[in-house]
Amino acid sequence: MDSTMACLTDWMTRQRWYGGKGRVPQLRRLGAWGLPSDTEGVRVRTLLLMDDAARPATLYQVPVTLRQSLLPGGGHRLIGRIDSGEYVYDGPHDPVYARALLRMIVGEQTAIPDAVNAVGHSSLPAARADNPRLDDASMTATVLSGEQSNTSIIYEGTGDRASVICKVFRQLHHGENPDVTLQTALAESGSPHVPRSIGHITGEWDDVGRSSGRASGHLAFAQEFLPGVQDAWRVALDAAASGDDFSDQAHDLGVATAVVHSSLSHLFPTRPSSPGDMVAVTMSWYQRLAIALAEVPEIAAHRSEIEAVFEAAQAVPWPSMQRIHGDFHLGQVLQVPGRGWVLLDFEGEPMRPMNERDQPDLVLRDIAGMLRSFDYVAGSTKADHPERRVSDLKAWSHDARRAFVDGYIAASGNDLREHRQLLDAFELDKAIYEAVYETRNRPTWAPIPLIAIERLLSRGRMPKPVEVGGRL
Ligand SMILES: Nc1ncnc2c1ncn2[C@@H]1O[C@H](COP(=O)(O)OP(=O)(O)O)[C@@H](O)[C@H]1O
Ligand SMILES: O=P(O)(O)O[C@H]1O[C@H](CO)[C@@H](O[C@H]2O[C@H](CO)[C@@H](O)[C@H](O)[C@H]2O)[C@H](O)[C@H]1O
Repeated sequence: MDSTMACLTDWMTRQRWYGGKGRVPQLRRLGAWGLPSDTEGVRVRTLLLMDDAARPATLYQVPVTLRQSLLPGGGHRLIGRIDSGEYVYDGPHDPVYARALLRMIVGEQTAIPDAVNAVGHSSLPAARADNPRLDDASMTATVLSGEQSNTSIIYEGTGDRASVICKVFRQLHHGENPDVTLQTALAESGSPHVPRSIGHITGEWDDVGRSSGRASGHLAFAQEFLPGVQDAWRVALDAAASGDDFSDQAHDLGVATAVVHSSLSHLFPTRPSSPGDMVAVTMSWYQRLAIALAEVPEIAAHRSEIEAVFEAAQAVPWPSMQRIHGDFHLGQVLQVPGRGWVLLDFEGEPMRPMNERDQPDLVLRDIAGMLRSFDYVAGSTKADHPERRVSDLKAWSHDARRAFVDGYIAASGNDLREHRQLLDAFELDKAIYEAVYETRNRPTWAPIPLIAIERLLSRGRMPKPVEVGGRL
């Protein structure tokens, strides 16, 4: 192993975006792409590293800078020192990388290839494609902190300079990333419910599993940054903690969700559900259940009951298929004054194969995701504020869930209550996904979906949270 790979192996296990928590990565370098640096003694490279220790093997995008001398103030972002004597830094935290990345998108540059090709694409009107106010060297670049699957850099300037957020996708997959295609199409159609698109990067790399020997996909996505706003998760947590009713906001969120679904149904193809669609969706439920059975011991006791819910859902008529958000929860929505709810992150669930995520799906998946999120607010509030009464939190979650569904039905005319069994199955499937997600990433949160699974099975109906073992 060369010295770069050696220092990355240890460092990657500590990164939030590394999917194989508790496992030592087995890294294989597929190639890299380089960008021109505006600073002497600093090289900018993005490595594509296959982790063969994962099942299935997972491809990661790892931007680094290689510096001949230390980055002032960058101590905690230093990954290591390699045989050439250069210091390797976590790219997004190095201003030289951040500037090069935005310049590539806005200027539609082609990267320096090393078995990987990468090209920038701007979504800005031609007259603004070389707008110096966007990639101006005086913009500050800050990496967004927190619980993200990807790494986002926020660029802020002074005066009338636009603020931009650029997301670097960490796990790469062959195929179009819906985060880019759906949000860009919605923004270009004039939807107020998504941020404006600035541009993106596409790439191509070796893939022996494909007949062409090459795979291609999106590497990064830049969009308008909405400063000083809160996401719905934070707004809802504050409301639940202080006992404030959230019904009006949840109702408006239901309306916004219906409007976005309607826009997506006009911008992308729709089709009636076919027997093949039913097989594909239910197979993915059983596959996720199999993963959960292997990774989350508590699920085993519920296996036959879970399968019964999935079977019941296959016996009822299915509504038509269309493009959806795919990983809808309160953390994916911003409350923007004067504009209402703005939806983000149309990437779909990061643990789901991309070839499933870029297909038409049932809107019920998004509804179920948001219903689960209201339950998460109640579960997390109980954990953070043990003094809050369980019955109050149950009522808070119940009211928010009902208002969200009512708002959706009012705006869409789609009576979700007619699809109750299917919606129950999607909610159960989402809770199973979450049990795996939390076990891998935030084990102390695993009880939230696990308790929900018990509740969904014991009641078979939602939205009616019940107390299990003194917790929500
Ligand atoms: N356009 C934006 N304006 C303001 N904040 C944003 C914007 N895009 C993302 N964010 C913030 O970044 C967080 C993570 O973004 P998201 O797209 O969900 O990333 P990930 O795919 O890594 O989960 C969001 O919850 C939100 O707080
Ligand atoms: O990283 P993403 O935003 O793409 O989504 C993943 O991480 C989410 C957690 O940050 C996870 O969502 C779960 O936790 C939320 C609270 O933090 C809660 O509101 C959601 O209902 C719950 O699913 C999401 O499932 C995962 O894909």
